Amino acid sequence: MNFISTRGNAAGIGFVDTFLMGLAEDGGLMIPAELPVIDQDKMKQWERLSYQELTLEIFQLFTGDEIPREELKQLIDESYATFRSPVVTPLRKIRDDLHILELFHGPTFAFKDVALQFLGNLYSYVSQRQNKIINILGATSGDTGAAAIEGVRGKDGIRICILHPHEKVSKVQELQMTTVGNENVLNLAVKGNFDDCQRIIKELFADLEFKSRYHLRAINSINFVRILAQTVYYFYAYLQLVRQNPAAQISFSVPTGNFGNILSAFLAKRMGLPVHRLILATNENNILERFVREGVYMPDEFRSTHSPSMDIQVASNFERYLYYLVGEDSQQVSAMMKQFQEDGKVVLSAGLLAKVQSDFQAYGVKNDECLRMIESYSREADYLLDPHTACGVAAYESCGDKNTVTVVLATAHPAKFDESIRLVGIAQEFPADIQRLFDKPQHQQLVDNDKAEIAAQLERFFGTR
Ligand SMILES: N[C@@H](CCOP(=O)(O)O)C(=O)O
Repeated sequence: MNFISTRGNAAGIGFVDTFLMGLAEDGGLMIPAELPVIDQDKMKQWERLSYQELTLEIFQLFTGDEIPREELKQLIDESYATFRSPVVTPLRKIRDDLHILELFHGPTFAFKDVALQFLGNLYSYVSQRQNKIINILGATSGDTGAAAIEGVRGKDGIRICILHPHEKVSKVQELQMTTVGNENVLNLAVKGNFDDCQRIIKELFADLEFKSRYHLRAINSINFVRILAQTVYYFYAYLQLVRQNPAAQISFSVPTGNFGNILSAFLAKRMGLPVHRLILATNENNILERFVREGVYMPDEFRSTHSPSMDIQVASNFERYLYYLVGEDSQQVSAMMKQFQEDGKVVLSAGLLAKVQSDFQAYGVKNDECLRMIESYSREADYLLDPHTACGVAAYESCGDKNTVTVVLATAHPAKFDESIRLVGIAQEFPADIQRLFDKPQHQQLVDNDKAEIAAQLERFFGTR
């Protein structure tokens, strides 16, 4: 397996180098030169595998012999030993037509743990094997930051700096990131929004001299390994459901901000997973919904919503999808991304729009609708949705196929978003691991929305060795 850039100027790169590279050196995103295709016989053999065993099978298709199977197995086993559920990502049946895939049983109560527990261990493994310094730089709208920090805090040879938008994450998200006392962690609270944080780190990654001077590594979904780790739960959920009902047609409704989670589903489908429909659920920051509806990708005014992790306008992984949309033509991707940089938008032809609409259905959930969904599912189904999952359910209710089975991805535990849950008059009890955060001191530095100021902070933090 080798990897290339969506913009065509990096090719023949192995798995470990792709992992370390993060953003491709030509500004594009790394993807496999060719996706493996899994046939139905193989899928049948996978039906009874545990989550860990399935992860091993899928990863081996991409790592080849770069990581010996036994070592890969150990990394995977260690990563999922931290989960509170023995099956890692349990499915809850709400009705015959609706299941919830609970992805929040990891240490920070969000789906990001599924990939980031593994990435933390993989960074450690590579650092030891290659005697490499690992300095991680990431941006978060709330969940990635906590999970990334949890994946590497206290680990030798690794330091991590996370940028989050000041006062635009939930209280629990802020506490999860900022109450970590380990010296290898730096939290910068940026006076801006998530798009500002993401833009700044991408500019720093694109400055190749700065990137190599400070050995910068990526933890966000610009890193292909994040996407790969997230494909596993689509296979796992699908295989569990078809074991019970071999004739079932299965769709997924995916709360989407940075387009990483739903891109993993899209790639799983391209690898042969027989997904019926992919529903893209957004909040009032509905750039992706407008893209699917109108074929125009153009940021709009930023809005703070009840689902802050999805308060994103410019979605990182959009470029990876574009690559497949235009028939794996990197020149066309480069031209479209140039158009986006110059005109602030990408406009599709009618033919491409039809293709997008056959890949996805999309729905943007209004703030009040999100709360209504939380209230009605709590009352009628006795299930407490977090606001992001509520967007996934609302999207299913609005455009799903009720004669088939839809799996809504539960991307976070409701306790992470108590501010929103309280608005519908529900008082929840916090899990002990969340409750204890309120008694801890916080460590973070407030910085301006300014690349030079942030670069100076990084020089101080990463430059001391
Ligand atoms: N919603 C994310 C934003 C960053 O996305 P990523 O998938 O690229 O890490 C968050 O919670 O931080």
